[in-house]
Amino acid sequence: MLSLDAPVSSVALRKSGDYVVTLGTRFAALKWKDQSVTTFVHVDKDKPNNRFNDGKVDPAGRFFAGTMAEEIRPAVLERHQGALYTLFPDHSVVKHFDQVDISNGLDWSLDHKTFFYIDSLSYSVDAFDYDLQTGKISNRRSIYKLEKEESIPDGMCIDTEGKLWVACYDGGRVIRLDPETGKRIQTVKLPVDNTTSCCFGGKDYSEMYVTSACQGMDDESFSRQPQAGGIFKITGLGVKGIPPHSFAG
Ligand SMILES: O=C(O)[C@H](O)[C@@H](O)[C@H](O)[C@H](O)CO
Ligand SMILES: [Zn+2]
Repeated sequence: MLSLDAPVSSVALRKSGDYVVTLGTRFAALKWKDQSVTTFVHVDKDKPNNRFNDGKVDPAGRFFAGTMAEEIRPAVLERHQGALYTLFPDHSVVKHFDQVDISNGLDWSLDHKTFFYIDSLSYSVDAFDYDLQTGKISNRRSIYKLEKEESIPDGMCIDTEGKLWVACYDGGRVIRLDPETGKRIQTVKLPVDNTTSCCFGGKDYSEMYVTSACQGMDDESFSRQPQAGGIFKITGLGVKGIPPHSFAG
């Protein structure tokens, strides 16, 4: 076990072995064997109430992650405090944009020409044109607006058919979206309301893992949803995920 002085909001593999993490408002290298954490870069230095949230490595080995203000309670926070960043393999950092509420799920299309992104409180899944050569994003547009019962979009991943899976916080489900048509094509409900993220794993990435939260729940709702805070495995979906990319720095 390794105890750290700030919340770890995302973890990615590193080509050289070990991991890169977002920790508080820092991008850092984590060496499990040495039990060490080394900061690459500190972001949002003028915003002491901020922290990183979700992050993922792009197909060229760059680490994307976004920030948010610390929540007063789930989904309640000072708005527009977050930003989306990239940590490049040379350990430089670029801010893509700010004014983010809750920087959340992200992934890339299978042809690497589109970047998908969720700012949770926009209740939207957005797409950008993606330049894999430079890591630049442009031409933001919404590809799906969540329906009322789907509540808040949170974590996201892509499958081998190029369809997006989005965990719905307070919606108790993951939904599968077709980014081409902007339509929802599948809903899988879970026995907890606060589903937070999803990814594929297991044999050939044929199983889906879904995380959930129990933060902010009172005794009554916890007794109704005793599995809140657990991680679920969904089998038999009939669709697979893709292996994660490793940070190239
Ligand atoms: O996991 C996250 O993305 C955030 O850290 C959480 O705070 C919740 O998911 C959020 O409240 C729902 O939008
Ligand atoms: Zn999230």
